[in-house]
Amino acid sequence: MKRLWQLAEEEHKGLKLSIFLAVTGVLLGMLPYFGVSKIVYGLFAGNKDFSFYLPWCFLILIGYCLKPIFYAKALAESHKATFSVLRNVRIMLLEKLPRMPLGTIIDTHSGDLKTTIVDQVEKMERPLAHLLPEMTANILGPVSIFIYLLILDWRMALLSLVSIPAGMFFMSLIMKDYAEDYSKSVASNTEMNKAIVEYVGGIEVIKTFNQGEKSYGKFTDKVIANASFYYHWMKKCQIPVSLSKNISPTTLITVLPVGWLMFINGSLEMSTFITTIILSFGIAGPLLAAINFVDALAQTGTTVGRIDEVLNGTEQVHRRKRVHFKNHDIAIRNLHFSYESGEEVIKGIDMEIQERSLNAFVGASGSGKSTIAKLIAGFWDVEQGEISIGGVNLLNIPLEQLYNLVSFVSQDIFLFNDTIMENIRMGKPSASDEEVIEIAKASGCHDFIMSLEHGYQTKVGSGGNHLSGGEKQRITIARAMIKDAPIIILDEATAYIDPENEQVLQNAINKLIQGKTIIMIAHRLSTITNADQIYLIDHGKLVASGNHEELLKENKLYQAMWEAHIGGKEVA
Ligand SMILES: Nc1ncnc2c1ncn2[C@@H]1O[C@H](COP(=O)(O)OP(=O)(O)OP(=O)(O)O)[C@@H](O)[C@H]1O
Repeated sequence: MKRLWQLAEEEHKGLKLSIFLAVTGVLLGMLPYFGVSKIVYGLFAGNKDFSFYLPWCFLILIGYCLKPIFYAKALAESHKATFSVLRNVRIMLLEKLPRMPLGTIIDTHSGDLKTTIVDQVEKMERPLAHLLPEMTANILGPVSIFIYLLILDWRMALLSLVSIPAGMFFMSLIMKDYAEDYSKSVASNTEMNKAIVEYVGGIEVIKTFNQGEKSYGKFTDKVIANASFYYHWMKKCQIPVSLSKNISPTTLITVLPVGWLMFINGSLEMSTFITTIILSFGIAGPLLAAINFVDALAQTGTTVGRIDEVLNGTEQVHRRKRVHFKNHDIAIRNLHFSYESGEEVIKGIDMEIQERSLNAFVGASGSGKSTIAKLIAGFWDVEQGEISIGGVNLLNIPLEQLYNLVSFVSQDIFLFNDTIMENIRMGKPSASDEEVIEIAKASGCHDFIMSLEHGYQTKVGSGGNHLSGGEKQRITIARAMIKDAPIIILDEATAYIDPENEQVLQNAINKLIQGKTIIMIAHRLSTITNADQIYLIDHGKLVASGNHEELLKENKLYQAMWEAHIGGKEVA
C-alpha cells in the first residue's frame, strides 16, 4: 500500500479528500444509531413528551440523508483521482519501454507486457478508489463507536466486540495464503494471455499446417488450468468466508445475555444497556464492509510488484550530450556477451569495420552473427569489451543519436496498421509526401503501391498482412532509405524473397547502401561475394576475415560452406 501511495503521488490531494468525505459519511451514518437508542430508551422510560423525540428524529433524518451524499462525493473524488493515477502509471510504463534495452523488449512476450500495462494497472483501481476511502471509513466509524461505548461502560464495549475476533479468525485462515494464491492467479492469467496472443498471432501458420486441434488444445489447456485454479481457490475460501461473515455480526450473542445479567444485578443502567445493544449493530456492519476489501489489500503487493518489475527494469544508460563523429568506422574490442540465460555466446571478438565499406558476417546458424549486429545497433549495452563508432564508445552516444546513426533491417518485418505513406515516413517523420514517393520509386515500391486501390493511402493491415512478404520487405527498405543512416545492418533482409522479386529488392538494396557502412548477414553466400570484408564467425569467435577470394583460398571452413552452398544451389 505504501508503494501504491507513492505511485499515486500526484493525486494525493484528491485521495485524501475522498478519505475525509468517506469518514465523515460513515460518522454521519452512525447518527441514526444514537438517535434510535435515545428514542428506545425514552419509550422504555415511558416518556410521552413529543418534543423529547423530535430532535432525535431530526438527527436520524440528517444521518440518513447526508451519509449517501458524502459517500457518493467520496467515491466521485476517489475515482477522479484514481483514473488519473492509472493514466499516469500507464504513461510511466510506456515511457519506460524505450529506455529499456530494445533486445529485452523484443525478448519479452507481448502477452506479459499487456498483462502488466493493461490488466495489472487496472487492478490498482480497487485499492485506490474503494479500499482507501471505504476501508478507512468503515474501520474508523466502528472505532469511534467503540470509544464512545468504552466511555459509557468498558465491560459492555468489550462484550460488543467478542464476535468480531471470532469471525476474523476464520478470515485469517484464508488470508495467510491469499497473497501467494493471488500471485499464482496472476501467473495463471498471464500464461492464458500468452497462449491467446500466440494463438491469434500464429493463426495463419496454425491453419496452413492444419495444426488447429493441436494448438487449440494447447490454448484450451491453459484456459482449463486457469478455470481449475480459480475453482479450487474459491472452494478453499468458501467455508471460512461464510463463517466469518455470519459470525462477525452476532454481537448480541454476548451483549444481550451478559448485559441482562449485569442489568438485573443492578451493575448496568437501562440506558447504557439499550445504547450498547443498538450501537453494537453499528460496529459489525461497517467492519464487515471493511473485510470485503481485505482481498484487494492482499492483491496490492502482486499488482505493484508486477508494475515495479517493469518500472525498475534495467535501463540503457547512455550519455545525453550529442557527440560529433570524425568518421563512421566501427571498432569492436574484446567483445564478450551473454543473454540472460547466462551462457556466453560472444567470446572475445575484435573487429575493425571501415566506413563506407561493404561487410558480411557469415557462419553457422547460432554462431552469434545477429548478436554482434544487434550489439552494434545498441539493442543491448555491452558490459564486457567495447564497441565504438567513429572512435566514440557506444555508451557515450545518446540512444537517440545512435538510433539515427544505425538502420537495422531484419527479416522480422514490422509494419504499423497505418497507410503505406505513414509506414515509410516513420523512417523520417519530417519527410514530405513527395520525398516519400521519391524514395518509394528508388526502392522499387512505387509501381506496386500505385496498383493498389488507394495507392499510398492503402492501409497495410495489422502487421502489414494485407501485403506480400516481398512487398513488406521493400517497404522496410524504403523506410530505411528515407532514414538515410550512415550505417546499415541487413540481417537476412532478403530471406523471404522469391527469385522474381530478388532482382528488384537487390536493386533497392544497392541504392540503399551507396556511400554507407554496410553489415550484411546472409546465409546465401552468393549474395555477399562482392563484400569488401567477410567475417567468419564460429561459436562466438571470429575465426577468419578477408574477401571472398582470400577466404576461399585460405580458410577450410569457408571453403566447406561455399561448397555446401554451391552444391545446394545445384541440387535446387
Ligand atoms: N534473445 C536471446 N536470448 C537468449 N539467447 C539467444 C537470444 N538470441 C540468440 N540467442 C542465442 O545466442 C546464440 C547466437 O545466436 P545468434 O542469433 O546471434 O546467431 P546467428 O549466427 O545469427 O544465428 P542465425 O544465423 O540462425 O540467425 C545462439 O545460441 C542463440 O540460441
